[in-house]
This record gives sequence, structure tokens and C-alpha cells, in this order.
Amino acid sequence: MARNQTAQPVPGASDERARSKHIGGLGALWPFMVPYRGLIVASGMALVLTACVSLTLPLAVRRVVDNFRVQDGAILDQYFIAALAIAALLAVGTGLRYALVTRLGERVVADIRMAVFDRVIGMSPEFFEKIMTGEVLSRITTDTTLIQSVLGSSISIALRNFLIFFGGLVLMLLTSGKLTGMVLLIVPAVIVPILVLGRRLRVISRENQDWIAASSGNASEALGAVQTVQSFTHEAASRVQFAEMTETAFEVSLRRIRTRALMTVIVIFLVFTGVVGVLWMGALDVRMGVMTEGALVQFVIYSVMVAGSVAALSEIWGELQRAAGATERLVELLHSVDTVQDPAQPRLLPDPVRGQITFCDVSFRYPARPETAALQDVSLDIAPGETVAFVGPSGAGKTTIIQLIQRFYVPDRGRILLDGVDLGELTREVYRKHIALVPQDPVIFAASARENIRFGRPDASDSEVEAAARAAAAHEFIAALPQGYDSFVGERGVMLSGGQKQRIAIARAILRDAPVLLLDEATSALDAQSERAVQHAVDELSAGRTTLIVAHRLATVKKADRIVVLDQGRIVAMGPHDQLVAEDGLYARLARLQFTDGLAAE
Ligand SMILES: Nc1ncnc2c1ncn2[C@@H]1O[C@H](COP(=O)(O)OP(=O)(O)OP(=O)(O)O)[C@@H](O)[C@H]1O
Repeated sequence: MARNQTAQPVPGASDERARSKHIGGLGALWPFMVPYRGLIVASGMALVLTACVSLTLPLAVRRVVDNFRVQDGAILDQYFIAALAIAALLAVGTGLRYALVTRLGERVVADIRMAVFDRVIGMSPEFFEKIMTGEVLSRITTDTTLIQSVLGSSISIALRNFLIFFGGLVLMLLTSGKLTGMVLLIVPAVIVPILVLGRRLRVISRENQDWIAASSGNASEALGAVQTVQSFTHEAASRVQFAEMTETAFEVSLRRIRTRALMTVIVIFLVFTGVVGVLWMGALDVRMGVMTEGALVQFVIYSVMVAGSVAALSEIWGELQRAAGATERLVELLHSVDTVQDPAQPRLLPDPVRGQITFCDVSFRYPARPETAALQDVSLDIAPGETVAFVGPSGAGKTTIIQLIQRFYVPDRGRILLDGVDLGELTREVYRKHIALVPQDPVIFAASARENIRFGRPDASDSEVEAAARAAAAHEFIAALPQGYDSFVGERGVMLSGGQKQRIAIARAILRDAPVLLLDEATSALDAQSERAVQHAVDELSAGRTTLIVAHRLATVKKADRIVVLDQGRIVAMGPHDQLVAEDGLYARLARLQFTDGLAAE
């Protein structure tokens, strides 16, 4: 499979992505958080409360230890009760913080998901030429999940650990300046190997993930096309490819395991040596009466808390960076500018819309192919109710005409008018209500037959849906499905034949009941019976509407009021079938070659 090459991880590519992630990128989340100020303040308060409470716990422990040998047991009881009260406060505060912060994370991420989808669903096709739908989906799901975990926990954990780190350090100093000094001397000895090995570990982990992603990409491609793989007996090769990538991922993870193990040995050894050293010094101080046992215990607890907060912060830092990158990517989507814009002050269409379509000197190049003109100086006036068939060799610009009429792109020069109003002066939503499209490859959604037809007009009643299906010659086969109109037709309509899908698409367009009909005929030949059924449905649909057909069938072309012959983006001939055949130009040649039922049979 040729895609294999692209599936290979590019060394350093993800590093590059990671490095560009400045944690400041998270600032872009702020506008999404502002509406929930109350929640933020409440979470902040719960957070500060729990941090302060946990810092007081060692103080209570110290009192308990120092009063072990006091005769009056009531004092000891008091300190234990105080410790219990602190623990209860800590428990409630932590639960509250969790509930508030998680809710904030979920809410903000739901808002971001909706904002991104709202933006993307309205973008014109040029946007999707530059970005793959898979990428948009991964941004909406994976990137927002990262943000969710950051907002819903990491940020609050980071803040709490900041508080505990500084608070704990100050309290350590107050407990024993000498021992704190010792700890501060030991810290660099532990931190340096963690930093060095940690960096190596990150690089290896990323490489490992790249390989896993590549191997699953490879597997999903092979499984997605499993029938093709089996038809070409490519299973063995696919197995080898997948095994190689998986083994490589395993070898990389072995390197990760070795580095991690080494790091664990070094860190545990250094940390415990340090702890033993400090305790030793502390014990000497206690023996000499410079320090009480309780103070030593208090000091040890603070050191553990401070060390724990440093470890937590170092872990969370990477997550914050990843989330910052994710935020940047989402914000990029949110701020992407659409090449097609609606006017600030749109005009209205005359009521009722008659369906006159006019092309005035239209020239157009696709933004992705600026060197070739897809349409050049096209002028054409289509009367209300007229049926016009567009024919021409492949790449002549037929589909481009249909795209421009839907205003998926804006012409470089010239104007396109509906009932005398320039499309640029209308909002796309208003204007497209007057258009019904039957695409070449009918899109069927993973829903019931009824819902698929109702897509044409969501407020249509069941009887209107059925009437449309009858007119499209689709009623009979739908009624024969196991659950009739409620039958699920499978993802992309896999449970339907080509002709059935087309008739559903036609029923959808009939239901839409728009004055302008755009029909991109399917190129693939249907059997004679389906062909007749589809043809009948098309006749029913186009009656009384302005109809533009990209035609591939002789029957369609012959029925059209007018045939427009396109070649290399220009109109080269125009007229009814007989006249064009008599002229013996491109049309006559095309007709002989292209139309499946051929002129020879005439
Ligand atoms: N999205 C696009 N980006 C860049 N170029 C495009 C795009 N879509 C079409 N083209 C180019 O524009 C020209 C006209 O294409 P168009 O799809 O209108 O042809 P067509 O007459 O419908 O052909 P066919 O009968 O094969 O469908 C072709 O040269 C094509 O390669």
C-alpha cells in the first residue's frame, strides 16, 4: 500500500509540535471560561481552603507527638479531635473542589466543541480542501479531551501544588532552618538526573506513540479496505507490515522501560539517602534537645508534602503544554476565515421565486488550481421551468457550474443571478432554500428510510414523505423493507442498491419542493429496470422546475429543452438535441462516444 510511506512516523516532527506549545496558549480558553466566573471563584475558594487545611495537618500531628508523655490525657484527646476536624474539613473541601472544577471543565469543553462544530459545518468546500475531515474530527474529540482533563483537574492540581510547595517550604523553614538548608542542598542532586533522564524518556515515549499511531493507521487502512485486501490476496503482506510496525513500537518501548528503570534506581537511591541523612541530623538535634520529636515529625511531613508537590507539578507541566497546543489548534479552527461570505445587508428574493438563473460573463479558477480556468466567460440565461442539460468531456466544467450555483465558490469575474438578484447579495441560507440537489453519488445517512427522505424538508409530515417516495418510484421497495419506512438503511446506505439510493435522493429533492433543481446524473449505468424507475422519478421531479442537469444519459439529454455543450470551461454550442446533432460538432462526437445507449441505436 502506497500510503505506508506516509504512515511512518517522521522523526522529530512531534517534538517540533511539542516545542512550539507555549503554555500561554491556554489563555485562549479564557473567553470560554468567563461566562462561568461564579464557578471559577467557588472552585478557587475550595482550592485555597483545602491547600491551607492540608498545611495545618502536620501542626496538629506535632502537638500530638509532643504530648504523648504528658500526664493529662485530655490534652492529647483535644489534639486528636482537632486533627479529626481538620481531616473532615479537608475531605469536604476536596470533594467540593473536585465537583466544581470538573463541572467547569466539562461545561467549557462542551461549549468549545459546539463552537468549533458550528464554525466548521458552515465552511465552504475550499476549507475542506486544505484540512482533512479526520483532522477536524480529531481536533473536536482528542484536542478537546486534553483540554477537558486540564481544565477539569490539572490546572487545579497545579495550583494546589503551587500553594503547598511555597506554603510547605515556608513552614519547613520555620520548623528548622538548618534541616531546610540541608534539604535544599540535596534537591539539585536529585533533580539533575530526573531532568536529564526525564527528557530522554519524553523523546522515547513520543517516538513510541508515533509508532503505535502509525501501526494503527496502517491497520485501519487495511481493515477499512478488507475486501480489496483479500481480493488481491494481500493479507500476508498486510500482516508483515503490521507486525513490523508493532515490533518496532515494542522495541522503542523497551528502550523506554530501560531508561525508566534506571531513573527509578537513581532517584529512589538518592531520595532515600537524602531522607536518611536529614533524619539522622534531625535525630541528633532531638537527642541534644535542640528540637522536639514532634517538630522533627512535622518537618518530615512538610518535606514529603513539598517533594510530592514538585513531583506533581513536573508531571502536570507536560500535560499543560499539550493542552496549550490543543487549544491553539482549536482556536485556529474557530478563527478560520471562510472564503465565501454572506453580505452584511442581504437583499430578499421576490416572492414567489420563479427560478430564473442567469450567468453573466462568469470566469472561475479553483483556489487550489489557480493556473487553469475551470470556467471562462460563461454567459447563459435559463428561463423559469426550463430544463437545461450540460454535456462535455470529462473536466469540461459541468460540475463546477453546479458548485457555483450553490455558491460553494465565488466566481473570479462575472455574476450569477437568481430571479435577477446577484447571489452575492443574498445570504446562503436563504438562497439555498430554493435549491434542491440530487448529487451524482447520493448521500444516504445512517438512519431510517423515512429520515433520509425527510432530510429534504425536516418539517414534512409522514404522508408528505410517502407521497414524495411514491413520486420518486421509491415507495414500493421501501414498503417491502422489513420495517418499511422505519427500516435502517445502514451507514452510507450500504443496505441499498445504487438505483434505490438514487431514488431516495430524488424523493428527498421532491420533498424539498424548490423552484430550482440541480441534478448531477450518476455515471454508473443502472440495469434497464432501475434506469426506467430513476428516469420516471427524475421526470416527476423536474416537472415545473428550473432544472440543470449534468447529463450522462441520452434519454435525459434528448428530453432537455436545451443542451449546453462545454469544453475546457467554455460554452462551445447550445441548442436542442436534433439541432446539435445536425451541426455535427463536439456534441455529435460526444453523443456517439459517451452516451451509454449510443446514437447508433437511434
Ligand atoms: N476542488 C477543486 N480544486 C481544484 N480543481 C478542481 C476542483 N474541482 C474540479 N477541479 C478542476 O476543474 C476542472 C473542471 O472540473 P469539473 O468537475 O467541473 O468537470 P466535469 O465537467 O464535471 O467533469 P466530469 O464529467 O469528469 O465530472 C477540471 O480540470 C478539474 O480538474
